[in-house]
Amino acid sequence: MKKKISIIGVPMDLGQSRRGVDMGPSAIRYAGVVERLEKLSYQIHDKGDIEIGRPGKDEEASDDNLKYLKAVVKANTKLAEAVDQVVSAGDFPLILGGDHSIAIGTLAGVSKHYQNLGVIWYDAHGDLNTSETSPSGNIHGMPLAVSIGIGHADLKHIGGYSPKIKPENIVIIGARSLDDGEKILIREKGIKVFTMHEIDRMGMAKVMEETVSYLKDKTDGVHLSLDLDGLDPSDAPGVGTPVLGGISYRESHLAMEILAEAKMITSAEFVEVNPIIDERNKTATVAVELMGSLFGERLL
Ligand SMILES: NC(=[NH2+])NCCC[C@H](N)C(=O)O
Ligand SMILES: [Mn+2]
Ligand SMILES: [Mn+2]
Repeated sequence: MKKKISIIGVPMDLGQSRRGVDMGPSAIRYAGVVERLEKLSYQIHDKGDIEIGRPGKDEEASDDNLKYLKAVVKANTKLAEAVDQVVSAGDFPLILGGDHSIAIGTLAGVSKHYQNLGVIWYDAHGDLNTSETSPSGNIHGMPLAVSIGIGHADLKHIGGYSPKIKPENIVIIGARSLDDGEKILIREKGIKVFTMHEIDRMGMAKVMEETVSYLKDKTDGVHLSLDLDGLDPSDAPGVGTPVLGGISYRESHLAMEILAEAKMITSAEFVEVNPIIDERNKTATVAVELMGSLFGERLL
């Protein structure tokens, strides 16, 4: 991994229905992300937050079952540019969310720098919905579909190109809540998924080893998109769409440590931290601890 990390906050919560994840970047900074990574002898450049602003009246409309479409497109367009600059400068982009719709902008900014970007989607959900399959109209349930070129044109063309990612370069880890349309897409596109069933059965070590060997030869960079709701709600209560039976705190550390050993991750984002429903900033603190492991922290 590179020795220089640029942090970008995305204080946006319009991709989902519960207010509060817009405060995620503050909570994660407050939990000490900069200090934690500096201790690991990285040079940290906190570039501050993308400006989001309040959504205008016209941006609230969700004609196409796409809530706040215009506002989400606007924010992600800015994010894509900022991330693009970070990668061009040779720094490691670390994005703090914000709801998971911001992965659209992150991937738009990162993927143009790679021939074959891999994506590890650590999440209770597939985020593979479209406006037709989404039960909620929330765009945070759609970013992975958008990134493989499926979804509303305004979302797909953020960054000026589509698709960003090949389905065979994706690994979803921790899935336990998939909508019918998402299941169809996973089968149709042959997306690799380790559900909680596989994690329980094989153990996290094996799941991560298989993930690493699956992506190693065919990718020239790998983005980690970590939705805190991938973890069990008892370890990460401050998320808007919690699902019981998730990945434990310890398994998550192990996963990050195996990724650190593999020296494979070239960009990362930590999303869906909602301080309003959190318990004394627990979820943001877990996020920072996992970043520690991802960037090479060890006890001895
Ligand atoms: N990034 C997330 N937390 N996504 C949750 C998505 C939930 C549900 N599948 C939906 O489309 O509304
Ligand atoms: Mn999720
Ligand atoms: Mn998600």
